[in-house]
This record gives sequence, C-alpha cells and structure tokens, in this order.
Amino acid sequence: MAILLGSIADDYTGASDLANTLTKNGLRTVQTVGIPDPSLALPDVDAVVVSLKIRSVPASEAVTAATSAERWLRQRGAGHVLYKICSTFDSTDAGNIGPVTEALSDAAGGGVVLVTPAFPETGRTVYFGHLFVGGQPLNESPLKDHPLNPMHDANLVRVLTRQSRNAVGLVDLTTIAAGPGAVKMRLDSFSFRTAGVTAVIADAIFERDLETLGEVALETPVSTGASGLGLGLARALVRSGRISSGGATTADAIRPVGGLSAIVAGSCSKATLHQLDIAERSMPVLRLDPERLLAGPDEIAAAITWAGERISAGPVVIAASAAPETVSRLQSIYGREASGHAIEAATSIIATELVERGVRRLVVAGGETSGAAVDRLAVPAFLIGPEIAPGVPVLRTVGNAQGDMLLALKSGNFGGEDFFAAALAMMH
Ligand SMILES: Nc1ncnc2c1ncn2[C@@H]1O[C@H](COP(=O)(O)OP(=O)(O)O)[C@@H](O)[C@H]1O
Ligand SMILES: O=C(O)[C@@H](O)C(=O)COP(=O)(O)O
Repeated sequence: MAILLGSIADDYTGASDLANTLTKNGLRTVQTVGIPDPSLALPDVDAVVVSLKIRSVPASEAVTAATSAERWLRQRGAGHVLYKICSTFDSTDAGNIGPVTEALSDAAGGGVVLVTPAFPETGRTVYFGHLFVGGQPLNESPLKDHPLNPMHDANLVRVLTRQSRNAVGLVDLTTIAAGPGAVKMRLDSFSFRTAGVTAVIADAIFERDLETLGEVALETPVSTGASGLGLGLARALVRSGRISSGGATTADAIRPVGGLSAIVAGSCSKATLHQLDIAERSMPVLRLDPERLLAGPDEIAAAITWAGERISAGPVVIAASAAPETVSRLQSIYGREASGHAIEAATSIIATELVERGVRRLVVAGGETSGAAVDRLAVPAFLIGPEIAPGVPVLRTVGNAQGDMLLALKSGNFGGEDFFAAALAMMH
C-alpha cells in the first residue's frame, strides 16, 4: 500500500476531522491511533492520518513523536506530510506548532513550510495573519477561556514566532488571490538562506484560497494546518490525476454494530455546554462533580452505577464539562494541567467501564477527552463514515478487541445544538 498523502494529527478529534475532510474530497482515508502495530491489517487507502495526543505535551516530546510518525509515513510512500493542528491554533507560548513544523522541515531536508489553520466551513479564517473564529478575533472568541490552551493573541505570526527557533513569514491574501505562481514566488523570497524563515502563515478566507495553497503545498514535502488545508491538498491530488478511480465511500463504515449507546463529555467549550443543555431535554444527563472526581474513585463508581440503572432504556450522557468560572476555580486549587489530566483520566475510565457493560456506540466530546478515552479503550484504527456535522464523522473501529464499535469524537467547538442526538441517530 503506497500512501499519497500522510498526516500527523496533534489530537484524535482533529485527526477524525481531517480524515472526514479528506474522505469528502475524494481520498480513501484511514485514521490510525499512533503508529500502527505491524500486525494491523490496514485497508488500501490514499491517505493515512496518524493520530497522536501531543497538543498539550512538552514540545520536545511532541517533536519526538511527530518525527517518528513522519518516518513511518515516508517509508510507506507519503510524498507530502501535513501536520494537522487545531483550526483555532490551540497551543501556548511553549506549544509545539513551531517546534514540530521546524523539525518536520529539517527531516525533509529543509525548506519553507506553509502554515494555515483556516477552515472556512467552520468559520475559521485568516486575514493578514490574524485568525478569526466566526466574526470574532481569536482572542475575543470563546477560545480565550480554553481550560488547557487559552488563546490571547489573534496574530498568528506573533504566536508562532514565540514558539519558533527561526523567523516566521506571512503570505497575505492579495498574493494568494493572484494564484499559485504568485504564492510560490513569495515562498521563494522567504528561503531560509536569505530570510531565515521556516514557517510562513498563509491567509485564507474562502475554499478557493485553500485550493491555491493546497496546490502549492503539494509540491513541497511538509505543511502545517487544519482541515481547510487538508481540503486544498486533497483537491490538488484529485486534480493531479493520481487518485485511482472509485474514490472514497463511507457506507461500509456504518454497518450496524448493535449494543448500547452513551455520550461522555469533557469539553468545556461554549458549544459543548449548550449541546449538553439541549441533550438534557431528551436523555438522562449526569453532571459529574469535578472536585469529587479529583478527590478519589467514588464519583466514578457512582457514575457507573447511575448509568447502569438507566442505559438499557436508552442512551445516557455523563459530563465533567463546566463553565469557565467553575473551571478556573478548580484550576486555582489543583493547577491547570493536573486538573485537566485527572478529569481526562476519570472520563476515560467511565468510557471504558461503559464499554465493558455493553456500550458499542459511543460519542466523546472534547479533543483531550477523546484521546484519553480512545487510548484506554486501545482502539488501533478507524474507518471514516459519513459526516454528522462539519468536522465530525462517524468512525468505525478497525481491529478492536471488543469487536466493532461506532464512535464519534467531537471537537469541543464543533456541531450544532442537537449534535448528540444527531450523532446517535446515525449510529445503529
Ligand atoms: N469541570 C472541569 N474543570 C476543569 N477542567 C475540566 C473540567 N471538565 C473537563 N476538564 C478538562 O478540560 C479539558 C478540555 O479539553 P478537551 O477535551 O480537549 O476539550 P475541547 O475539545 O473543548 O478542547 C480536558 O483536559 C478536561 O479534562
Ligand atoms: O481543527 C479543529 O478545529 C479540530 O479538528 C480540532 O482539532 C479541535 O480541537 P478540540 O476541540 O480540542 O478537539
């Protein structure tokens, strides 16, 4: 199996978002969890998205994991590797978007790397290097209150410069509107030798901007971006005639699996909090007490008992999610990372216990939350099913010890208000 496009995703929801975009744009795609074990039989595909859980780990750890994944992808033929980051650029000043981008560039022999988190379908656009979420600059959007990676600067050239060894450039919209030739000339002007630049933030507002960027990026070994850049790369690959006929289908991935269904949420995003309020009208919802979760195992045991009493009658929802004031209070007592990781551990135990009790259709809300749950479940890979909402597909497990399951890994910010019911309606 030769891979045409390889990707390394910094979290698992982001990976399924990208895999969804690649599939929708014609590439047969599989999502692996980490570098797959050689014994795992992967289907014949055009693209592989290796999911890593490195968004919020120390940069040196992220670089080691990402460069190992890059070697694995190159050995299987990937001519281009996309580092999939969040469309809201979630990272801190000590974050790894800069270090991983520079390390992937070094591994490919140097060269300038296009970087853009733009994803117009979900309202993420970049103009003169400034990221907008819907109509708001990033630093005024709900991302300012993210529990792990609060975003306080919309100027991505500045954000990336703080994370990078080398200088960071900008390709502005005017250049992009002039087409691939103009973008290439601009990139050449940034060559490391003359300008000391490795990463270049690229503006993009419309899909046509991402098509231009995808065409240029495909001729380079590495790019960094969100699903929008994935769309550009996939369309460029299809236009190049290198995708064998047949394209991608998602029907096989949603064959019914039966079993019970549940939703576990650890995302504290505005979108998830509203989706939980809406779910409460049609499903039993248990709001976990975060302080009790951190105090010991009793809250987990109580949640499992609560679910056990209800789940045979229909789906249940268990959520650690809380509003920014509650999250801040907890963090001021236990620390930002310690409370985040402890709650991820708790929600992942709850997800695993539910699967042990017969859940085969599982929705997880939150990137880090999904990563922790999928790791504990030890799912090796996913086939990509149809889209539930922009950025969120139904996933079918591949090589799973508990038998086939259907999952949806929802990025915190994604999905309409009825997302949870909509997801379960597509999973049988
Ligand atoms: N009540 C809470 N207080 C503090 N942190 C929380 C709470 N509930 C969940 N968390 C943590 O917040 C983080 C949410 O991140 P994530 O799961 O990636 O969601 P998103 O997709 O919205 O970014 C996780 O580390 C999770 O454990
Ligand atoms: O690009 C995106 O916005 C998503 O794919 C993503 O990575 C979101 O992150 P989480 O909300 O932490 O899942």
